[in-house]
Amino acid sequence: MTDAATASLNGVERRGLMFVLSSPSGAGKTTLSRMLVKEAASLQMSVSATTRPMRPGEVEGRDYFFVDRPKFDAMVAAGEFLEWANVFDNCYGTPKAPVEAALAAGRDVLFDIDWQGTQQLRSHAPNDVVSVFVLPPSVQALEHRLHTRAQDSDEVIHGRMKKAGDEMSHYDAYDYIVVNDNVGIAFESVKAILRAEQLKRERQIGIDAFVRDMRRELER
Ligand SMILES: Nc1nc2c(ncn2[C@@H]2O[C@H](COP(=O)(O)OP(=O)(O)O)[C@@H](O)[C@H]2O)c(=O)[nH]1
Ligand SMILES: Nc1ncnc2c1ncn2[C@@H]1O[C@H](COP(=O)(O)OP(=O)(O)O)[C@@H](O)[C@H]1O
Repeated sequence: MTDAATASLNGVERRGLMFVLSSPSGAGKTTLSRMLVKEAASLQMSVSATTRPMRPGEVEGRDYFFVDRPKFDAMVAAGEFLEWANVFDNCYGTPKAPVEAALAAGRDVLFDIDWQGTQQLRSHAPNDVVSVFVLPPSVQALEHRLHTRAQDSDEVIHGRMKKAGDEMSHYDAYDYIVVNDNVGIAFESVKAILRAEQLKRERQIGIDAFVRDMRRELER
């Protein structure tokens, strides 16, 4: 894939980054992603394609591109995905073109993808991926959230609870862990991670020139 291009932070050129949020279903990554996109102007959400049915309240092209299995398979065959995986017996994939366009325009991209997709992204662009794993504060809270979201049948919720332990076991492949108890505090934590990663010296590729120019001016 193309390298992340550059954006400017306080006038210093920097590389865009790929910010990944993963969690067991119901822990709150969609909630945190939406809050983040609203507030961080540099961040663009990657909208995945999926074969799973649309939930009440979801919007085509905002939450997902809802496609049938033959269409999904055709997209895989055409190399249209940056990564894709099978999750809960449905297929999910990240369309490549919008991500490359966003990075080329110097924007950061936010991904709500599972551990398999995170691993694939990391292998494509190890220096550009920052990954955050979101955990619920307890099993009871997770179950309660899945029920209060009221978008899945009891059977689907039961299936997701059964798989939550497996999903959680991948926490140790992530750079950061945020326990989403109070949503405001979790949001502040995710925002702080994004900001700190944007400010990493190696991502501020214009910093050498910035400092050099100031030193020259001081020497005059
Ligand atoms: N690998 C991969 N995983 C995805 C993608 N889009 C969504 N997922 C993951 O698929 C899982 C199920 O997502 P979804 O059906 O929306 O349920 P949710 O967990 O309640 O948000 C979640 O772990 C998502 O992070 C994608 O494009 N690629
Ligand atoms: N900190 C929190 N406290 C209470 N409820 C929350 C919290 N974070 C998210 N929720 C609620 O839990 C449900 C699941 O959250 P969602 O963001 O859809 O999870 P995920 O995308 O990880 O499956 C939603 O109804 C959401 O409003």
